[in-house]
Amino acid sequence: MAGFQLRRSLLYVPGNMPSMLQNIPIFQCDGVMIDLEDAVPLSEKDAARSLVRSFLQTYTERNKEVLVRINALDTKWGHDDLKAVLPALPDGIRLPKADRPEIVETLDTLLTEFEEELGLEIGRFRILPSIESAEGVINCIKTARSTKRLIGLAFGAEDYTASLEIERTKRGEELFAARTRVVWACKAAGIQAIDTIFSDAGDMEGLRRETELIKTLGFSGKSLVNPRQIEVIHEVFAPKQAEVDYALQVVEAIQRAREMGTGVISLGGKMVDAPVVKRAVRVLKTAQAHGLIDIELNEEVIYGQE
Ligand SMILES: CC(=O)SCCNC(=O)CCNC(=O)[C@H](O)C(C)(C)COP(=O)(O)OP(=O)(O)OC[C@H]1O[C@@H](n2cnc3c(N)ncnc32)[C@H](O)[C@@H]1OP(=O)(O)O
Ligand SMILES: O=C([O-])CC(=O)C(=O)O
Ligand SMILES: [Mg+2]
Repeated sequence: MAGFQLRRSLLYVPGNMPSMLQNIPIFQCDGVMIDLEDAVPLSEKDAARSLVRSFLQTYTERNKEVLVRINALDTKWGHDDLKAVLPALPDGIRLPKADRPEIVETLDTLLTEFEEELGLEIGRFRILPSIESAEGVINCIKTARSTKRLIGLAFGAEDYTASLEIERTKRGEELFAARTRVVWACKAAGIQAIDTIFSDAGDMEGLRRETELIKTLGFSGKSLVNPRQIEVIHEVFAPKQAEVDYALQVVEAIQRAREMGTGVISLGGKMVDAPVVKRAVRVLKTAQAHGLIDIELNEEVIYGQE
């Protein structure tokens, strides 16, 4: 069964903080995003760039996905950020303020040039653009299809609410429409949707509620600001035993239905048909990616394809 890469937890680590960078290998998150943008004061932009490059050069036993958030390409730091960090081989670039698809296309072209220069496979460096303004949300459907390098789209609610001239609340009503549009853009393009940070690193219940909400909406994971947030995120994204058991029953039931020559069957009084089966397969793949089950699932048989 084809798997997929878990991206539940992508932790920002400020690029100007050696004590934080050095702990990257021991964090249990799925990925890190070493930040050269808003976590780094203007006076430290140059020093942080060198520090991040040196750190990446020593972090050779990579045990998680490593992205670097560069400064936007229309700032005076963006190009220098790329030049400094790409030879140290991050997996990809988190591109802030991706308001228009052309911004991502420009980065795509630059990455190709760097790959040619460094003798790397074209497409090696991935991109995770941040949708964090009204303009970004309006254009995200095209942005999600702007290059094959995309891991997904990330939503950035701090800058988004600033662009809307509103306050961000913990209930998040003000984010609902934008989050939904980002998820649509990603699902239609076959890429992952990554939700924004929850900035109150002391409020674990608030973090749990927000993570449950965004999981329901279709996000694959969240950006994080603090390592203490990782465990809660992973708990919320882990499929529950009851969900896995039900998914296994659905897959068995549909196979019985096919043997009987029908595409619909009742399971405990509830209808099981093709969309129910698709969702069950998704639960089983997720459980597999979490190491909760180890089974062979033949999707051709499950979906009844010839
Ligand atoms: C809107 C945006 O752009 S968000 C992205 C940019 N922002 C960031 O990257 C912020 C990163 N996070 C942080 O700076 C901090 O976690 C804060 C400010 C959110 C909270 O600060 P604190 O409450 O002081 O953190 P806390 O007390 O939990 O720190 C505990 C330990 O974890 C470390 N730590 C905290 N956050 C991080 C992190 N993101 N990465 C690595 N280590 C971290 C601290 O250095 C500290 O280590 P120590 O015990 O060895 O001294
Ligand atoms: O990626 C994030 O969630 C953090 C960020 O830059 C924003 O919210 O503006
Ligand atoms: Mg931002």
